[in-house]
Order: sequence, then structure tokens, then C-alpha cells
Amino acid sequence: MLDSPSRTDGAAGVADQTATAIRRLLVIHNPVAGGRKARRLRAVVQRLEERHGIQVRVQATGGRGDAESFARAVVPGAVDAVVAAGGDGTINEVINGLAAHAAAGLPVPLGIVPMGTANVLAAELGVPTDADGVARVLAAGRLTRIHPAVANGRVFSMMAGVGLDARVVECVDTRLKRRIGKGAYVVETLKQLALRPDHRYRVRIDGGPVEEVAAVIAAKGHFYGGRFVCTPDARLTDPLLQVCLFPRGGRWNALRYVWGVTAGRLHRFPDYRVVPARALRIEGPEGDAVQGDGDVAARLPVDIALAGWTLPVLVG
Ligand SMILES: Nc1ncnc2c1ncn2[C@@H]1O[C@H](COP(=O)(O)OP(=O)(O)OP(=O)(O)O)[C@@H](O)[C@H]1O
Repeated sequence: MLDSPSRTDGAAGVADQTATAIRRLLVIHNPVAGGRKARRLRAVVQRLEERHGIQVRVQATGGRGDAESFARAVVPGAVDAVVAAGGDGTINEVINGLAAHAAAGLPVPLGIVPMGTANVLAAELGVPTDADGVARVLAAGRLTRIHPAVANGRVFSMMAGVGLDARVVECVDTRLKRRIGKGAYVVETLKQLALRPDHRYRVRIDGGPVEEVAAVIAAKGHFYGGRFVCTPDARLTDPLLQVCLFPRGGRWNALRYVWGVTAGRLHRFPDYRVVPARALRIEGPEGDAVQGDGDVAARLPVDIALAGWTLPVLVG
């Protein structure tokens, strides 16, 4: 199915590309993602069919879990790629569905039509957001292999986190998000800073000593929460996690860390560290949320490790 490798370097984490011929695509579309950008998807499909002669089938989701089931139900070889049209939540579901095929040694490539609020994975891969650009990337068939990771069996491609960011993801008002987009996360962060229970977490990285921290982010990609950078060395294509440790507790330190992330100053904090890892375990208040790619992916305690397979993704 995949042709021989040719190396090119593109956006962060995008190297070691191969190419495949694209003739048939299944598009899994979340019609409510990103405030209903259906017109963009129609434009992409029209270009794929008319300009590139590609056969496209669009399957719309009816609710949570559909994107994952649709992707899992695909017969490897029946389509050249499965395209996730939605936000990072929809893409994550599709990746979880495609995981079954990749783990069985029959990987089905992933394509992306970014239609969400933040589109972090698309930014990491350098996938454009305009219809012309998206169609061009999907039709070109250039693939890069990403190394996802798993949190208690749930796959994530970009990051998993415990602490303030997981609570924000868990509690964000989804109706407000539909109305004002990213601002809903700012509102929820302020709420959590005001209410915040000062939980502590115990982290063990690659079987090393246990460290006590206020928050953890285990990153596969270098972008975080949009275009912020907590782990400059993280690469989707590396079989490695970069784990950020935020040791100090209390509201003042939480605010300091939020400022550090948003102002790009984290690297200047003497108490903040990034540790390369293949696996980690986080313990803390049982049932505390673990966010993965911007949705609640697991509950504490959590074991996070690299997946034992790679996923080909259509990139620019
Ligand atoms: N037809 C549907 N109706 C309602 N919710 C749906 C439907 N299909 C999927 N969902 C759910 O919508 C949620 C949000 O989807 P997604 O993350 O793709 O979009 P978003 O929230 O707009 O973008 P982002 O993740 O970038 O913020 C997902 O948790 C998904 O399970």
C-alpha cells in the first residue's frame, strides 16, 4: 500500500515521509465541531472530487464515540485513508479507532480537515486550514509516521495532562465554547484558579524515583493548548514522550505557571523541568481527570506509555 520512503523535512515533527496513491477516502465528519464549519468541508470534498478525481464518502457522527467506531469498522485496504473532519476531539476518536488496525500491522492512514477550536494536531503537522490547502495535502498522499502514546488504554497523539489543565478540560462549558471558542478555556482557567483544590500528584518516570508535583503534562507534540510551547523538543515522529513537571502547589504558583506557558517564559523558571520518557505512572486523588488531546481520556491512577505501533498521517 505504501511506496518506498523519501526523506523531506517539514513542520515540527514531520520528517521521514513516504507517499501513497489516494483514490478513495472515507471522511468522518463531526457536524458540531468548531461551530459548524460544514461549508469548509463541502469545499474540500468538491476539490477532492472535481480537481483530483478522488472518490469521497462522508460519514457524519451523531454523538460521542461514533468517530471511533466508524474508524474501527473500516476494512484496511478498502480506502486509502480515513479523514477526520472536526476538532482535536474528533481526530483523537478517529486515531483511537485506527489504533486497532495499526496495532494489527494493517495501518490505515489518517487525514485531517481541521474544523475545531484549536486544531493543535493540524498545526503540529503543518496541515493548512483553507479548503485548497487541505485538499492538496489529502490528494498528494505524502505520509509521515507518528508515534502516539496511550493513557490507561486510551490513545493520544499530542499530550496528556494531570492537574489544572485536566480540570479545565473536564469542566469547560461546552455551550460557551461553541459561542466564544478558545475564550471558554480562559474563563474556566480563571474559575479553576479561584476554586482550585490544591491536589498533589506522585509521578514515577521510567521506573525512577517518585516525585511529588502539582501538575504534569506528558507531551508528544511541541504545541500545547493552541500555539503555546511547553516542550520545545517534543516531536510526533519521535518514539519518546517529553514530560513537564510543575512541582510547586498553591494558587500563586498555578498562576505563575499559567503565565509562564502563555507568555513563553516557562524555560526561565528554575522549578519547572522537562524529562524525556518512555513511560510514567501518575498517582493522586483517585478519579482525578487525565486529559488526553483536550478531552478527559482517563482517571487517576494512570499509566502512560508509548503505543507499540506508528500511524501514517497525510501531511503537507
Ligand atoms: N453529532 C454530534 N453531536 C454532538 N456531539 C458530537 C457529535 N459528534 C461528535 N460529538 C462530540 O463533540 C465533541 C467535540 O468535538 P471536537 O473536539 O471535534 O470539536 P471542537 O470541540 O469544536 O474542537 P476542539 O477539540 O478543537 O476544541 C467530541 O467530544 C465528540 O465526541
